[in-house]
Order: sequence, then C-alpha cells, then structure tokens
Amino acid sequence: MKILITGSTGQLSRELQLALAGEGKVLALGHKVLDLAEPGQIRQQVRLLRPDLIINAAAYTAVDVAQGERDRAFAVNAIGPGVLAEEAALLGVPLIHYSTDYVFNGRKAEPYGEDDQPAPLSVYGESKLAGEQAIQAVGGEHLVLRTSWVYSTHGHNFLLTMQRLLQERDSLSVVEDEIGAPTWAGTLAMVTADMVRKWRGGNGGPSGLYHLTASGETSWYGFASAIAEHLQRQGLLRAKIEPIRSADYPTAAQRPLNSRLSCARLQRDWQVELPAWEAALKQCLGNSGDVRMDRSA
Ligand SMILES: NC(=O)C1=CN([C@@H]2O[C@H](COP(=O)(O)OP(=O)(O)OC[C@H]3O[C@@H](n4cnc5c(N)ncnc54)[C@H](OP(=O)(O)O)[C@@H]3O)[C@@H](O)[C@H]2O)C=CC1
Ligand SMILES: Cc1cn([C@H]2C[C@H](O)[C@@H](COP(=O)(O)OP(=O)(O)O[C@H]3O[C@@H](C)C(=O)[C@@H](O)[C@H]3O)O2)c(=O)[nH]c1=O
Ligand SMILES: [Mg+2]
Repeated sequence: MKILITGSTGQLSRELQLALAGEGKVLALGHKVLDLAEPGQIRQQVRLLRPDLIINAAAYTAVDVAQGERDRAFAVNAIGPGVLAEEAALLGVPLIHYSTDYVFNGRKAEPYGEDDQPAPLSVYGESKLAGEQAIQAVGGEHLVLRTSWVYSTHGHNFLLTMQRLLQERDSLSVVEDEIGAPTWAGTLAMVTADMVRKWRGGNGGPSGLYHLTASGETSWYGFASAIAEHLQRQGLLRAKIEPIRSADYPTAAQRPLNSRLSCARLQRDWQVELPAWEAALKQCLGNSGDVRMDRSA
C-alpha cells in the first residue's frame, strides 16, 4: 500500500511516518513539494503518485497569527483539503483529515459530541471548520478526526514551551479556566494506524466525522503542573506556577473555555483504545531520550 502524508516535519506527520512504516510505502511530502495553498500542486502530486490512501497531517496551526492572516489560513486549512478530497475521490481512495476542538465556542457544559453545532471563536477554528465541510461536500470516503491540545517532543507545542519557560523563569502564570484533553501526537498516529489496519482488513467502522483525543480532562494549568512534576523529578524545575483566568491572559485569538470532546462514537464504531492523558504524557516523555522505544506493543 502506498500512503501519501502531507507535511513532513509537523508533530503529527512525524509520528504517522513512524506508526505507518510497517503498512507499506509511506511518502511524506513537506510544504515545499506539496503546498496546500497551491491547488495545482496538490492535483499534480496526487496524480503523479497515485497513492492508495491520503492522510492530511498538514495545516496552518498558528492560532493567534491566523487572526491577521485569514486568507492564508483558509487557503491551507479549507480550500487545500477540499482539493485533496476531490483528488482522493477521483482516484477512489480514502482521505484521513484532522480537525480541532477550536471549531466549538466552548459554552456547552458537557463534552462536545460530533452532532453538536460548531461555532468557532477564532479564524483558525473557522478555517478548520470550513475544511471539514469542504471534505464532506465532496462526498468521497473519508475520516475527519477532531482532536485537541496536540503535543510531542518536536515542533511548536505547549509541552515544549512549558519545559523551556519552567526552567528559565522564576514564576509562570497559566490559565486554569480552559479545560480539555492534551493529546500526544503519538497517540493520534497509533490510533490512526490501527484504524487504517481495520479499514484494510474489512473490519473498520463507517466513514465520517469522529472525535479522537486522549481520555480524561484537565486545564492548561493542570497540564503545565504535570510537565512541572516531570521536570522536578529531573531536578530541572525552577519556576513556580500560578493559576490564572484566561481573561487575565490576553491573546489575539479567543479560545473555548470547554474544549472537551466526547470520543464515544469512535470507541463504539472503531473499537479503539484511548489512553488517559497522564499515561500518554509519561509515554511521550519516556520517549524523549536518544533511544526511541518500540511503541508497537
Ligand atoms: N497542534 C495542535 O494543538 C492541534 C492540531 N490539530 C490538527 O492536527 C493536525 C496536525 O497538526 P500538527 O501536527 O500539530 O501541526 P504542526 O504545526 O506541528 O505542523 C504543521 C504541518 O503542516 C505543514 N504545512 C504548513 N503549511 C503548509 C502548506 N501551506 N502546505 C503544505 N503543508 C503545510 C508543515 O509542513 P512541513 O513539514 O513541510 O513544515 C507541517 O508538517 C492539523 O490538522 C491541526 O489543525 C488539531 C487539534 C490540536
Ligand atoms: C505560553 C502560555 C500559554 N498560556 C495559555 C494561552 C492559551 O489559553 C493556552 C494554550 O496556549 P497555546 O498558545 O500554547 O496553545 P494553542 O495554540 O491555543 O493550542 C491550540 O492549537 C491549535 C492548533 C489547536 O487545534 C488546539 O487544539 C490547541 O492545541 O495556554 C498561559 O496561560 N501561560 C503561558 O505561559
Ligand atoms: Mg499555538
């Protein structure tokens, strides 16, 4: 099987390349080879490579910057994924795509289900919602997997930012009133690989929209505290962390207060296992040394 993955150095793309290595030939195309903002390039690459499966792991993910770059965010997160979906449908192959908790406004008191009405608060959220809709409109075989608070030991993410700031500073304020599930890119990749195997084996679930996060929930403050505990054990913790309200941490983009996604549909239809966020964080941090542990077990 030939698998085309968009993006090569992104958090998720890297983990997918590892998790899918045993499934066939994996082609991870960085933005210089396949620019999602260039529909002609997308069509050309897909027609040239004729993959058996397309996984869109690329996106414009700079949430605050997107507030001032609406056209670019929509080109990469909405128009490009729609073109990928058209090309996948022309080839008759499935497309796997990822979306975000930021499609919701966070005002619901309970975790969000797939049937809840999205109402993004930010340009990033709007562009990701438009991407979901573009893929659904094409009507080919697809999985849109909405996840949240993705981190890994590579790239730009909250884990690496906290690891740095907690060692550099004396004190750090972190918002406590936004809650969600931190999700390791490795978990996303391993669950995706499991779903690909089930699909190929003929025992997958239906096409469509699913929520996919680690299980459990915390706040950004709770996530930062867990990262601090790990640094403490290594004797590297310097900063004291203080919980604050999001209103006291102004950012260009507004974030939802409730980012919790119910993954019940995915567990019911695809029989996947979702680790607790604390366990996945430990696994990720255990893998941050020189030697990468075998995670296939
Ligand atoms: N990060 C998060 O917290 C969350 C992410 N998501 C979603 O998960 C998916 C993966 O995100 P993540 O791995 O964190 O992303 P990263 O920010 O780590 O990586 C972005 C990736 O997108 C690629 N990319 C950016 N612009 C373009 C472009 N114009 N054309 C082609 N490729 C481009 C980059 O390519 P290159 O390798 O060439 O640099 C890179 O591989 C995305 O759909 C994102 O919206 C959902 C919820 C939370
Ligand atoms: C760095 C920092 C952030 N924060 C707050 C700001 C914000 O409310 C929250 C998270 O900040 P970040 O900017 O790291 O995270 P953010 O870029 O908002 O992360 C989001 O990325 C996109 C791509 C997604 O799809 C989302 O699921 C989500 O993971 O933490 C603090 O309170 N203190 C700090 O020192
Ligand atoms: Mg960010």
